[in-house]
Amino acid sequence: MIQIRLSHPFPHPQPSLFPPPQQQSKIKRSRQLLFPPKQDEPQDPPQPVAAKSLMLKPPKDLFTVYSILGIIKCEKIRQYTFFNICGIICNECKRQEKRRNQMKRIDFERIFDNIRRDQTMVHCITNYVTINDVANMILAIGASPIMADDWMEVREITAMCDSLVINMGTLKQNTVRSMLLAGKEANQRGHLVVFDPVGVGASRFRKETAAKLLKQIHFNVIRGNISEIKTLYEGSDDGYGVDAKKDDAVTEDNLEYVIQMAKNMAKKTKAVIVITGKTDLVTDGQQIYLIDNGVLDMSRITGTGCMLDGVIAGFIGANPDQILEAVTTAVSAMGICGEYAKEKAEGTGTLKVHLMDAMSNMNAEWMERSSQIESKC
Ligand SMILES: Nc1ncnc2c1ncn2[C@@H]1O[C@H](COP(=O)(O)OP(=O)(O)OP(=O)(O)O)[C@@H](O)[C@H]1O
Ligand SMILES: Cc1ncsc1CCO
Repeated sequence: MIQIRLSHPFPHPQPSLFPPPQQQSKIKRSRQLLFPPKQDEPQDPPQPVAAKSLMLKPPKDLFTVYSILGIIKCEKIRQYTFFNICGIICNECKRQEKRRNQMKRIDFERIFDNIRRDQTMVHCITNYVTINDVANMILAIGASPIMADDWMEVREITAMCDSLVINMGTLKQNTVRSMLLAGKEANQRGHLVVFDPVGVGASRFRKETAAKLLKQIHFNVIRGNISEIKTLYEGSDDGYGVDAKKDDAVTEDNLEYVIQMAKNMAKKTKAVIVITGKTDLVTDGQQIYLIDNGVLDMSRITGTGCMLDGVIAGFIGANPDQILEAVTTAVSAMGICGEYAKEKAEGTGTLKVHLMDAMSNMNAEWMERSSQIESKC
């Protein structure tokens, strides 16, 4: 007799990366907070987080399952196993149906039409490491980039563009002045602004600049990896570079904390907060989207985050009336491009080329087919 054991679908809980609340408050007290909570400000209670969906693709034909189970000789065990599998498949079908329904709320068609109808112009004040890739990625979505960072001209450039990216990657004193001038000009004209606090935990200069920019400019979107967003929120000063620290990785155990952090930050800054990584998170403080597109290799080439800043700016510049949805679409699109590129690439060099190829062919139909977006309130 063959025994079939159905393994438990959910992984064992992992130890939390974040200390419990009492310890956290001790750590926070010793830090200078960029967004200190007001005494009387109600903090959102933690929301329950749904368990990660079981990665099981329901087979189209249950008869196939039954006939495979034919190898089990005992009728009772065969039936028992079959009904268990049916149960799992049903739950997965329900989950997939729910996901599809939730996704219907984002009108990908309209978002892509808007980008490709008008030539959206994006002004970037960005770093010299990835500037060329950012410009090409903006072209790939059908928008038009202009990279300009001298304070003598940034106000004029911003004035004629639909959106602006401020990326702190290779910060210089002169560009800080340009960032402030451009950001204020964009705010006055109602143009949309994306902020990427690259490596904000790496130096005092970066941290002070981020605080100054956040004080003087209203950003519509703030995007960073988990370490960058945590530094902005908690004011932590444990040095790290432009990549996320391994210890900060978002897991099922700390997801609730990260969601709360992002929501609080969105409310305080009135910006859509985007935290990228294995699972991307997008929130305006109320609605939250968790995006499961993308591949690990995207973090092995520099600038996928910077490229995403440009893509987000293009999407919101063309869709100012649906910023949250446009940002979510941009983030998911980037992940889908990564998945495609991973299939085609022979290494990290060609990964970048395929990433760009994919973005230039991205459309609503591909989004419908491949996006993994879960929405919560
Ligand atoms: N482990 C991962 N699995 C899947 N996708 C990932 C992973 N890490 C990063 N990504 C994807 O890579 C892109 C960039 O995210 P990341 O968090 O690496 O940005 P970043 O650190 O700001 O990048 P950079 O500074 O190099 O521009 C996003 O689209 C994200 O979804
Ligand atoms: C590697 C690097 N250093 C400063 S900016 C940058 C590109 C990724 O953010």
